[in-house]
Amino acid sequence: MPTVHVDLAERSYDVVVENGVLSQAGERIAALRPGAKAAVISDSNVDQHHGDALADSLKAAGIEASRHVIPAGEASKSFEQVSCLCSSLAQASHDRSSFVIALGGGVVGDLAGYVASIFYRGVPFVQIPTTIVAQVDSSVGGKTGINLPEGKNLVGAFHQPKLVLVDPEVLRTLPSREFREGFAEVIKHAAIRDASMLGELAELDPDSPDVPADLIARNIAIKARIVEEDERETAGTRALLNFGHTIGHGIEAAVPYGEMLHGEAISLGLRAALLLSQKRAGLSNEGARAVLQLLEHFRLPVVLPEEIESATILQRLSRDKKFTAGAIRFVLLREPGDAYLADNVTQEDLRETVEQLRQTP
Ligand SMILES: NC(=O)c1ccc[n+]([C@@H]2O[C@H](COP(=O)([O-])OP(=O)(O)OC[C@H]3O[C@@H](n4cnc5c(N)ncnc54)[C@H](O)[C@@H]3O)[C@@H](O)[C@H]2O)c1
Ligand SMILES: O=C(O)C(=O)C[C@@H](O)[C@H](O)[C@H](O)COP(=O)(O)O
Ligand SMILES: [Zn+2]
Repeated sequence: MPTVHVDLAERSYDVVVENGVLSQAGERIAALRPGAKAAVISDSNVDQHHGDALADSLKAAGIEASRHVIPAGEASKSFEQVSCLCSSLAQASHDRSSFVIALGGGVVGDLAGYVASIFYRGVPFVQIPTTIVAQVDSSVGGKTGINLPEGKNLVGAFHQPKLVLVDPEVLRTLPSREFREGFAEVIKHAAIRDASMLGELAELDPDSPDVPADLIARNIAIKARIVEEDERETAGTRALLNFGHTIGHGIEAAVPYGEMLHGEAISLGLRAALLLSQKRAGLSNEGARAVLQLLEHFRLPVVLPEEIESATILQRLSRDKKFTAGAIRFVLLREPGDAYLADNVTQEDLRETVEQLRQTP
């Protein structure tokens, strides 16, 4: 079964993709640092389904672990939860060699990763992602953080994990909506770097949780190669992973956090980015349709709900971290598989595109 290695000099790590690897977590973590303790951070849903399996594996490997459960949902990516978790870790008598283990979706991973980056000025961190979003995207690359009412992910840190354990079998307990939302990020990776994968994705059954481990690993590898090129998003390459996120994040933050799942907002953001790519990057109708049809195949939203106000979306997206000195930098597609960072998108384009999103394709 495949392992994706992320080569970042002294911050390098493996992403092990293997059915059943959750039950090997204890021995694999013990091998990283014998004798270290662990703090498992999970949410109220994931803890119920998979918390005991992880606890058993850690115990069998002799790892003394504490268990910390946050409320499920996007609203938990908050300063309040950071504060609760730091206190709870301190009360559990952890030291600087203790591992923080994130067992959950992207919310748990981003929050636990941020806590790991600041607790005792930084402790080692392991990701065990349990959603598609988390398996192919958020567990890899070291972006951690929380939201503000003003916008998504506005506070955070880069903190790479020491190990990522991806067990496709844990996806079986996901409800349908939470399972399908993750394909927005899978499609994003294929759209920016591997057009041939779009065809493979169209063959998947959106209602079958049996996603081939090999496909997950190859999708992760797309992200891993980009992160290796530009770990801290300073050279422009990593910004490509933000395809669909400028307007997508604007929409996600325009409603109360959690009302729209991240993948759902990104699906809308991807349609917006396709429209802008047709207008400003010469993307063909066929190219745009190939990506759009995949979003529809996974029953992801592609029409902006009437009740979400354009002004709020535009205000939230104005805090996009890709914008510098007031200039709009936007990820566009010349053709599927060929993304670039453009500087010819205008405020008026953004306004028009948000309105176009209200029409059915
Ligand atoms: N750091 C990054 O690079 C990065 C990349 C992509 C997304 N993200 C962030 O990730 C977050 C979204 O992550 P998400 O979509 O995984 O949402 P999530 O973590 O909220 O999970 C979605 C829902 O599924 C439940 N769940 C998770 N795994 C389950 C399982 N195996 N069985 C049953 N229920 C399960 C959760 O409790 C939650 O209710 C957003 O905050 C987004 O900004 C970060
Ligand atoms: O890893 C990255 O880089 C990404 O952009 C991945 C995105 O899917 C993810 O949603 C990320 O959290 C967005 O980061 P941000 O810096 O735009 O907040
Ligand atoms: Zn994302």
